[in-house]
Amino acid sequence: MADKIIVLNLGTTSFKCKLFDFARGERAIASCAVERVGAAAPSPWQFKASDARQDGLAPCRDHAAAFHLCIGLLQDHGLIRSLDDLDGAGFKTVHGGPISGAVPVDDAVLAVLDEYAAFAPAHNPMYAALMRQLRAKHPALSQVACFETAFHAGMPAYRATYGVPYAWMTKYGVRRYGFHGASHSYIAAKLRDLAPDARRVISLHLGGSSSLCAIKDGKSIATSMGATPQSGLFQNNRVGDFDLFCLPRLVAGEGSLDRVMDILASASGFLGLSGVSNDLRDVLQAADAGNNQAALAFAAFVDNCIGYIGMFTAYLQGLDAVVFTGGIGLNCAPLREKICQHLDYLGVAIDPKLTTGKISTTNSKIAVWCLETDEELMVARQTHNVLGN
Ligand SMILES: Nc1ncnc2c1ncn2[C@@H]1O[C@H](COP(=O)(O)OP(=O)(O)O)[C@@H](O)[C@H]1O
Ligand SMILES: CC(=O)OP(=O)(O)O
Ligand SMILES: [Mg+2]
Repeated sequence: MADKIIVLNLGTTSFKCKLFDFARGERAIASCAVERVGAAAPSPWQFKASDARQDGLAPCRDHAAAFHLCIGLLQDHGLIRSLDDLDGAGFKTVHGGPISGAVPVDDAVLAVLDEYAAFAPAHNPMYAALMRQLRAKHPALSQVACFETAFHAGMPAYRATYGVPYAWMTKYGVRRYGFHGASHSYIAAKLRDLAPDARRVISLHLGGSSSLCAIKDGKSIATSMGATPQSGLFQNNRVGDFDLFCLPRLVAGEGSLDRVMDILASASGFLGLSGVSNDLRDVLQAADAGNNQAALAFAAFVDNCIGYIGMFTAYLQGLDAVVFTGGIGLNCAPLREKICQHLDYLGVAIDPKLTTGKISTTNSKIAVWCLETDEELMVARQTHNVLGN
């Protein structure tokens, strides 16, 4: 039996890892989360196990440093001696082009991560680097890549296409894939337990990267991210939806296409618009202190969410429930309030005193939930299955 599994979730602003022992059930036996990875200041981290909880600050300029910090904490607490003690490592991988779902990591998977790095520059390279590093140091550790695009694979073909030459779909893989599948599928399943009558659901996974998903009867029928996770809503430092015909003028002004692409992929989103930070907490603090650019960034993000909710309500032909999750969705009450105030036209009303679970009032026509996601559990289950259990 391959029961001891570590799950590695390399988020654009965070690093999360959970340790599972399926012989003892599906509950993670330990978790470690590092925030603000890549920031100049030390990153806050939190470690939890059944009998321990510890918080701290550590320099984590990249995901490799965050990974070492978490492995060190698991060792300090006596939960692992080495990664060689484990049966498998599951990765919450992002863009596998034609490969989706959970597959053992082999040369073909590493090659596809490299091939699609241009589509997911903030994600694929760091996953491929960690997989290669673990392969070299722990060759006996089975690695499984869980590509999140699988959850959206059933969306109608007409919703997954762009108005481009048809041949580009097969030649270059240009179509809507959608991401955050681990989170949206967890929310879909959780809501089926909590509210089985809610057949038409919009899940807002808002965090370092953000996407919305329209879920009908537990399945994704639409999502805001497209061919790449730079699309849909704008992200912490990445562009979101954008008018491509600005490019020639931008290239002329900034000097090269590489430079423009780099700015769109790392100095845009909340960071570029606000001029303050890629972290919404800092943006809101600046807005409260009177920074107009920061206030505009927040208002634009809220407005984007409202627009997608309207579009997805049309796709779903009505709406039974809205779920907020992800670092922003779960923790940012002002954002939930602004969005829900606007949804008054649908009969949405939330109780501002409520911050977790069902946050709508009893007379709200649509239920609104604020739920913690568990992407690592979804990846752990898939990894456990792939490893032959
Ligand atoms: N109280 C809060 N208000 C606004 N944003 C918050 C709050 N707490 C956390 N966040 C945001 O959540 C983000 C992290 O969310 P997470 O889903 O873990 O992202 P990722 O997986 O992309 O790294 C951070 O960028 C931070 O800005
Ligand atoms: C697309 C995705 O998974 O983004 P993030 O890792 O930032 O949550
Ligand atoms: Mg994430």
